[in-house]
Amino acid sequence: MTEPHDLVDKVVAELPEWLPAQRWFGGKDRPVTAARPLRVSVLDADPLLVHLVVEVEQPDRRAPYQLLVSDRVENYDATGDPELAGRLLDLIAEDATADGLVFRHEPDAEVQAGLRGRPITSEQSNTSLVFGSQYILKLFRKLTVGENPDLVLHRALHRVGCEHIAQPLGSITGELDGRTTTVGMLQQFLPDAVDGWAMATTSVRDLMAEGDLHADEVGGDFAGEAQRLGQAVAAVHADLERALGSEHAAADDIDRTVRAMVDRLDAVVEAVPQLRPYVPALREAFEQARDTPGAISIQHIHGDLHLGQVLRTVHGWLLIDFEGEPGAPIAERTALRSPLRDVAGMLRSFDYAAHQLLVGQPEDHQLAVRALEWSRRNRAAFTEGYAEAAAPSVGDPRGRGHLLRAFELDKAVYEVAYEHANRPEWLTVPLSSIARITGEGTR
Ligand SMILES: Nc1ncnc2c1ncn2[C@@H]1O[C@H](COP(=O)(O)OP(=O)(O)O)[C@@H](O)[C@H]1O
Ligand SMILES: O=P(O)(O)O[C@H]1O[C@H](CO)[C@@H](O[C@H]2O[C@H](CO)[C@@H](O)[C@H](O)[C@H]2O)[C@H](O)[C@H]1O
Repeated sequence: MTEPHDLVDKVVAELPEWLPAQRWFGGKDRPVTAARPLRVSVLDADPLLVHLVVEVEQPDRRAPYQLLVSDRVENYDATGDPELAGRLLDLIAEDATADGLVFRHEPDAEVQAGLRGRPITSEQSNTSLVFGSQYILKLFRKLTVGENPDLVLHRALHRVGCEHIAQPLGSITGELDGRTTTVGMLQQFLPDAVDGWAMATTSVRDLMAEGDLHADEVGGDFAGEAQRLGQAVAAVHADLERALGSEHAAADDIDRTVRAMVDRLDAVVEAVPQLRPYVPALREAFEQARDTPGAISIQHIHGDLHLGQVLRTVHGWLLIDFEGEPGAPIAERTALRSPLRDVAGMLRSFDYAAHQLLVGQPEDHQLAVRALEWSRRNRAAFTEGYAEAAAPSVGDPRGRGHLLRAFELDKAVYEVAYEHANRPEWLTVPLSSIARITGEGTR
């Protein structure tokens, strides 16, 4: 029988090669230079199941990552083994504490044990395991010391009866740097859900397949859904405000926001020189955010809202994954911010959905026109829906043009960094949007 420390040694030795091959690994832009265990919890002895937090070192950064490993799995990653994954659910159902790792169900939830877990296969930053048709357990791969905002915001929204989230059902926590740290979140699984990205890109494909018809004439028109999605996002913002409050941004908050956008731009342009021609126009757009009339309300927001973070169920749209941008520092992700950032994130996503089908394709003017048409129609419908349901503190986004534009461009700069690190072939999507929005390229 393998001893836990022998398994840990073997796993850690393989990490520099193994980690960069994992979709969820957020540091693919640099080599892994070292890895060392920070905490080890033996969850089961036979078969051996070990929960491991490792510190991953890369040039100029280090971060804790979570692994679930077993000697009975070939590459040691136990998240792919249905029975071993099922142990995590059992431990949550039992409210167990195992070798320092604390498994709890939410006080108002009952969790059924004895189900096998299977990982979902979509592209993502974490690993999510689905149990039967009831539960989904997200294991946060890159750990944030302290409570994860995904869990904190889900709990707050559930408390005020928000209709647009999946119910939080449980958590897994452990000590890291002396603080209780969320490593997993169990939620209600919606088996009938389709994500917004799949629906939107299907609609774009329908439009592109039609030679003559316009976006409002083809069967797969998405504008009605986009409008309802706008209403759902506004309702979640109103619920977050109700649960956790809001403030008026002070002059130095706005200063800080502009400075942060400029700093991010400076950092990203270092890594991605293709962004350089747009720097003056981007800086100007960020500075113009100061010209927004009236008070700007700030509150807890989603922070990384896009079409892949919304699920269409038979009961309407749900928002998932309130973790914020995986690459951003935790202080920024948990800060009070303008809800218009989420609106901007979704507007970017409509642009992505419209243009991603053109990636790697030969130039086709007709298809490019179609993509723009789809994007404009659905962005307008989403904004309309948002305005219909917006809380008075936020109001109609269309009255906040400078701020919204700055947030959209800031998000596109983030996407440039994200695509550069994760999907270089997609880099043209945010770059061409920046060219279009700033007027520094073809429209
Ligand atoms: N409650 C849920 N019901 C059904 N599917 C879900 C649920 N939560 C997440 N998913 C699916 O899992 C995917 C990844 O979830 P997400 O929270 O976005 O993880 P990540 O942080 O890794 O991006 C989503 O795109 C969605 O397809
Ligand atoms: O879902 P995550 O929290 O892991 O978010 C990261 O990955 C997203 C891609 O999966 C990325 O989103 C970008 O690509 C989407 C299409 O795949 C598009 O809908 C988004 O608008 C675009 O930002 C997201 O930025 C990143 O944080």
